[in-house]
Amino acid sequence: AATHPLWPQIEKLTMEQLGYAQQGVEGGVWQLFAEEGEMKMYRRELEEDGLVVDPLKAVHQVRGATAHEMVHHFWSPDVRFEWDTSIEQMTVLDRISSDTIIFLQLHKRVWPTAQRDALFWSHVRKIPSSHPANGEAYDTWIVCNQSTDHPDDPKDEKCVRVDLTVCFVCQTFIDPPIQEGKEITRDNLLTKITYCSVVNPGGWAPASVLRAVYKREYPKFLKRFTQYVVEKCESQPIAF
Ligand SMILES: O=S(=O)(CCO)c1ccc(-c2ccc(C3CCCC3)c([C@@H]3C[C@@H]3c3ccccn3)c2)cc1
Repeated sequence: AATHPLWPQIEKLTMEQLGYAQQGVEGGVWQLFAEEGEMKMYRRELEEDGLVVDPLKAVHQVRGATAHEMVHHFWSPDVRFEWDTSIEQMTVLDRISSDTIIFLQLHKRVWPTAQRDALFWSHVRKIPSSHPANGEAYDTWIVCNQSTDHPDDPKDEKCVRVDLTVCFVCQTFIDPPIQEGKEITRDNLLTKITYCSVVNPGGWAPASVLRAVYKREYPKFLKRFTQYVVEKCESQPIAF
């Protein structure tokens, strides 16, 4: 895949998005708009050509699954319909490597807006932890989704194409720190999650409607996804 024409963009954007996700939410730039338990959702109000493209940053922490398990289920096409209730159809247009897939997704219509679809590459990667694994902090994992073109794009005029950049970054901590010779159980797995997204709706939609949709859909989306992974993995051996 390192020879694929998209590879330089994939490499660059993935590392940029990792940096962006790891920036804090201090400084008054981010506005907290939803909070449920450990999950905090922030947005910045931003419009481009009169379209709401509010960047979103969500931070969450979940016990019971690893960063690898979270990120794998976020990336995998095989389980997407099990957790993502926002999509009606999903096609894998291309598998450009074992860790990079090109998706075409038809999203459920959000009344009164026109139906949307998204065509994006999705890349999953492990970022080895800089300091040697001190038995507490494990590797960081990231999925980066970025809108792209593809020759097999059906270009269905009935649909409005959204432009999206999404990253899903996870890191697992063993809590409390493991004692020598003691077994790690799923209850010791504390995974910190940062989800960032910028979705340009691609065509006109009333700002008030979009902001209401974002406020309703994103908290539901992230909560449902993380609960799905914890439940799916609870009886499985831990995959670090
Ligand atoms: O994280 S992902 O990569 C997971 C792969 O599926 C992803 C998440 C969300 C979207 C998405 C696509 C369209 C729309 C809108 C735009 C105008 C009308 C529909 C929205 C709005 C933000 C709201 C939304 C948020 C979450 C879930 C569903 N709806 C979101 C796309 C990809």
